[in-house]
Amino acid sequence: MKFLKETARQFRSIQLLLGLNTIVYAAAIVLQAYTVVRLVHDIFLQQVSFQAVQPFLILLAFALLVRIGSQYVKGSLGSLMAKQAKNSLRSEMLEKVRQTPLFYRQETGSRLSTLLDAVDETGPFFHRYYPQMIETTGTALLILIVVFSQNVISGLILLITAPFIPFAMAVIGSRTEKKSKELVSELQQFSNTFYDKVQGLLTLKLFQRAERETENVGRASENFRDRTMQVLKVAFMNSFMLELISMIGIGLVAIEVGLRLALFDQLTFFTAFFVLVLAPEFYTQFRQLGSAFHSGKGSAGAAEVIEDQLVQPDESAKRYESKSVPDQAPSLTFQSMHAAYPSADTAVLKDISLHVDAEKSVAVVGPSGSGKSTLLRAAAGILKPSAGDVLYNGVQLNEIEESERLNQTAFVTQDPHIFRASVKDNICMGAENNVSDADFQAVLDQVRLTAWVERLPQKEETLLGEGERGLSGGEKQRIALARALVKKPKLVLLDEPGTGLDVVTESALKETLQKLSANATVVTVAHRMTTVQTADEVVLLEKGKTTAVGRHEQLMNECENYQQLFSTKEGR
Ligand SMILES: Nc1ncnc2c1ncn2[C@@H]1O[C@H](COP(=O)(O)OP(=O)(O)OP(=O)(O)O)[C@@H](O)[C@H]1O
Repeated sequence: MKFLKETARQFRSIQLLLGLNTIVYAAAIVLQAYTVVRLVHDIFLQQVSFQAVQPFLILLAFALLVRIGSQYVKGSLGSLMAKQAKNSLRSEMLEKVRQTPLFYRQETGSRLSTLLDAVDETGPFFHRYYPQMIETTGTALLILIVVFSQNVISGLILLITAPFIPFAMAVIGSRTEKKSKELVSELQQFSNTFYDKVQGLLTLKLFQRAERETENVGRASENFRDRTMQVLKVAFMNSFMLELISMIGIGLVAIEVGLRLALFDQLTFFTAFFVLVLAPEFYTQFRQLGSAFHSGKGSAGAAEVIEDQLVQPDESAKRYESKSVPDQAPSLTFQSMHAAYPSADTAVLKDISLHVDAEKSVAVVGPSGSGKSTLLRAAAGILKPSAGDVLYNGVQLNEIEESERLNQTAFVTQDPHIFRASVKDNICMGAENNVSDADFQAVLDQVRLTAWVERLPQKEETLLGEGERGLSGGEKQRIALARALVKKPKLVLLDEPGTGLDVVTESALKETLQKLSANATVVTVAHRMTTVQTADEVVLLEKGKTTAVGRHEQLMNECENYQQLFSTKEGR
């Protein structure tokens, strides 16, 4: 809960108001107890007239109103603190995500779940537990002082029994925290599964798997419900323990004042009754704290997940020193680099040592699954090497200011994402500055999209993406190439589509590569003969290792595997 308490400390003024509200609330409780006792004493024992007790009736009504009012104020202040705390946690997390090097990205589903659900889970700490903790501390202290002033033995009973309550709360609470942390990670897994299924809904439908997957999602949600019930079971146990301790405490006070009043005549009726009315109020405070504590512990489990995410990038980015990059095409060096995907045990790339000079173009070829796209991901800094390094202009990737490096890099993947935005926005998102109409038109010409755009209902303002106009594979590829062109990159990482390029896209690709190669360092995963023929150097990748490096003609003469690879591609 330390992390949540530190977050709550940011809201000093709300804390101050909660403190003042507690003083008012505690005074109202004592006033209410006093007036009730006074009324009973005066009416039943002293038999005074109605007029004489009227001021006490008014005081009682006043105390009740203040009590209700301060509960309302406590609720409002708690909600305000929860709202502000959640906002602050979310913006802190978004800022961290923004700053986190691409190496340390998480899956979208679990990130969304932390950002939305886990942050929401912290709410009860701020709107219930924290205000209740302030209220219980203040009110219990005032009641204790008043009871001690009236009857020391009753005060001692309260003082001795009270610590059992936090003790029971701590024992049960530690179980709650563990269980609710498990609950949050279960929710994250559930979110990943759900996100994945929603994305692949059409495929599931086409393969008639929708129903079966619905059952799987249903099963996962039932598991989640079972976990929730386990947490609730601990909550019921918590309430039961607190009830028991309170009852024993109140019973002890009742026996003590009863004996001293009736048998030993050591107390007046007024004192005995006053103490007896205050004792339940004392324990009620702890009971309320107990149930709020349970919610608070639930929040603490979620907070650990958030804290992990907020702290983890800081630790992993120790070497992230944000060096600037010069405004020129970089050289790219792989130094004994190994790379593996987090979900797989074995390395996909093994001991890659390769140097690409600035403004040179390298084509990477190899059989399917040899690790060509993985090499591009490592070069783009999306996949962290498990050993060795990738140097950008001689500097390790994670020592460079990422935003500057990415500004210089264009990474064209085989399956580019088209956003729900206009054609123009989808293309110009690649550029750092505004793209002039003339430049935009030139880029459209270059990637052979001019005629296509002309035919669209709203020309370049036509919306594309999810729920809007669909695109062919070739059109998608050409939009991705246009994105790279408007960016005027210094490093181009291009994953050529393996097969099925239409003639128009093929020529757009060829020209784009020529244009980009003029001022940039280019690494292409090549499938086409023209790309390897024009590359300054070709790298053959087999089973994650570089097995041959040289110019195309040289490799065709010297390397049998290379010949085999290209004998089938002749003429493409
Ligand atoms: N996210 C991932 N998690 C685990 N393994 C992966 C992941 N992505 C790719 N792989 C595995 O890494 C290996 C290399 O994949 P990669 O995509 O780099 O091959 P490739 O040479 O580009 O293949 P292709 O020419 O067919 O595109 C493959 O065995 C693939 O199954």
